[in-house]
Amino acid sequence: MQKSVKDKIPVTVLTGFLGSGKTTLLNYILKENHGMKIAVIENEFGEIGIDGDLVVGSTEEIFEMTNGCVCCVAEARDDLLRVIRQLLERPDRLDHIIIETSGLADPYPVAQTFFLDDPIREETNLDGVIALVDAKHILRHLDDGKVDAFDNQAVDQIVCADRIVINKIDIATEDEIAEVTARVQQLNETAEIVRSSFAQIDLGKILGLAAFDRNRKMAADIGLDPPDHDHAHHHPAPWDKDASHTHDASVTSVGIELPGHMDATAMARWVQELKGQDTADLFRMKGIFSVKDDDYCYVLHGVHSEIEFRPNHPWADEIRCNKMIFIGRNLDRAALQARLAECVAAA
Ligand SMILES: Nc1nc2c(ncn2[C@@H]2O[C@H](COP(=O)(O)OP(=O)(O)OP(=O)(O)O)[C@@H](O)[C@H]2O)c(=O)[nH]1
Repeated sequence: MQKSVKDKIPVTVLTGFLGSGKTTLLNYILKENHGMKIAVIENEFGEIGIDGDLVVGSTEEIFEMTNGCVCCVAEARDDLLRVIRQLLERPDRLDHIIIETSGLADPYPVAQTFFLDDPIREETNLDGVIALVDAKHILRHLDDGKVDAFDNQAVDQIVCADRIVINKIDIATEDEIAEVTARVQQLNETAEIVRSSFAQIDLGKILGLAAFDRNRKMAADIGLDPPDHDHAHHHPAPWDKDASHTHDASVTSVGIELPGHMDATAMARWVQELKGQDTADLFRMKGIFSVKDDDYCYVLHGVHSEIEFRPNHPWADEIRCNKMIFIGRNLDRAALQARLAECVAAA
């Protein structure tokens, strides 16, 4: 007998362009006292994984997938299925699964996973696709002239969402927020929009949505159910090789790992220097660092010229390290590596 929705584990797909606040939202959800047992699956774009280190209390409930983007690499999709099947086999039942997709991913193929595969289809229910939108930076990516208009992930992410969180309202003006809201509504007329600063949202607005209509549409899209009405956008199935999309090839990543400890003053100087440069092509930077004579693990976050370098949490049992990823266009690997190496403290 088929399970009813309430007996299935709800799954939330968290999407949003690079740096929009997905990990910030995850940390907020995981810190809230909701009493739920939540597993988080992270899928990152780039050569090295950082997000797992940036999520609070990285426990066994956080699964990092760094072998490619789930939305377009078949092996990564297999990996996702494997992780979810493992989660379903556990004796202690989960209350919720959250999948954070990479900031460059189309969330649609990820969401479709939940209709395709047994036992996943039997045991889980796609609760909703939540899109985070950076109120300060999203317009430049929606209007990115270098991206094929039909394959702009920033657009896809908004189109596909059941709920949209316009985040970072603390650094955007009312006019900017109004403009972003209007653009978002043009792209997606049905999703409810909520606003937030540092992704602090009533969790009832984003978990437990059970987006039934959308689920029926998606099932119809992949031939599991007769379509009952027309819908605006048809995506290719992720396993359809001829139809598979590629990411904007001009956006690349540079991952750097360095031994030793960093010099806090040198790092602060470099951050100031970066803020003064043209950061239009520097979409995202994130890193974790060991600073000389300091017990704290430092994080560096950059979204274009909004860049911060700060202590995040005390190093516990993990091995201290310095790793950093840059995502953008025209990245000069050698120059970035050399400049960062200058910030390593003398032994
Ligand atoms: N001012 C401000 N900064 C924010 C807000 N939300 C997140 N940030 C900062 O924006 C940066 C990126 O946030 P993340 O949560 O890592 O973004 P993300 O979407 O997970 O990024 P990717 O994993 O690269 O796609 C960090 O420096 C955050 O502290 C906000 O509402 N206001």
